[in-house]
Amino acid sequence: MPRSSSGSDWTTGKVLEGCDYKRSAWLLGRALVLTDIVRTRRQIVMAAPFASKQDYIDEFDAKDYLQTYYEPKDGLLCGEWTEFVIRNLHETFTKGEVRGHTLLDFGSGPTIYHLFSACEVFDKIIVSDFLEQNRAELEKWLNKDPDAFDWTHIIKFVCELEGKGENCEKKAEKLRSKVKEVLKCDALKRKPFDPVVVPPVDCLLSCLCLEAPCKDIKSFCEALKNFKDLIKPGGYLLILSVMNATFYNVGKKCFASMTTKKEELEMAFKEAGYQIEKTVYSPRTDKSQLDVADYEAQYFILARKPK
Ligand SMILES: C[S@@+](CC[C@H](N)C(=O)[O-])C[C@H]1O[C@@H](n2cnc3c(N)ncnc32)[C@H](O)[C@@H]1O
Repeated sequence: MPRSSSGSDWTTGKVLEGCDYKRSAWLLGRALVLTDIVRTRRQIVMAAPFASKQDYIDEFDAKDYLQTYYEPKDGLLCGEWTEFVIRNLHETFTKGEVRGHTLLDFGSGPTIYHLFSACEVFDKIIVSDFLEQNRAELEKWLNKDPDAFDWTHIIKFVCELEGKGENCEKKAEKLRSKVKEVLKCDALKRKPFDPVVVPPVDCLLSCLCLEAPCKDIKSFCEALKNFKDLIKPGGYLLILSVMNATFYNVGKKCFASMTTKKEELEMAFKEAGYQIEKTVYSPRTDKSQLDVADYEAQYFILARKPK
């Protein structure tokens, strides 16, 4: 006699029927194996030295990064993370006072997904990254190189959110026309753009960057202090990133990530001399690729440099 349906799938809450039990058991088994893999990897990463600048230069592959994290179908950050960033920035730039002449994006990597709302309210955008291979990817997108990453899925999402019926090509052109410089930056330097002098900007934005070079909260706080000379008095600092991460993979390379908690993050902003204007924290609900990157939550912090 077939088993009657009762009970629910712990992953979805759906009522189970017949062979759904097999699938549920398989999912449970897979989750347990994944938890073990993640636990082991966390232990290895935490015992290993933090990734150095040279590790980044030698082993961070821009194409692997884009494919692993931003491919429309299965990119790990494509979905929950990109929505979190785009929605929060859309709200910040459309409803708030955060606007002005120049926005400086610090540690852009090979990406521009977070700049489509900003290009509506700033005249000039500067993008930057520590790595030449990432800056080369940025240049490709700006120059419409056929080998550039295709961000259409992101642009569509932003245009729908803005609801003005703008088409993707026009939106992409708008951002291209606002990006005036692609600079090299180093978060661990007292003057992160040295020898280039960047006049203080209205807003400094940084997504998923500082947890890569900063090995602990002390170093993170130092980087925030160094940003202060880059921001006008009364200007804004916007940091969006992930919490409680220990690693993220790029291709076969596993990079360590600074592990942070909400309380110490906010303390670091205050200690660096900023006023916190708004915070948003959101837990990671999509746990499908924990073995690729193990962060547990996302954060958005809008702070202001005192006048
Ligand atoms: C996880 S990626 C984030 C890239 C991108 N902002 C994003 O949102 O996907 C980390 C970035 O930190 C950059 N990075 C590594 N060391 C750095 C340093 N010393 N100063 C500034 N950026 C650094 C890497 O080049 C890389 O682009």
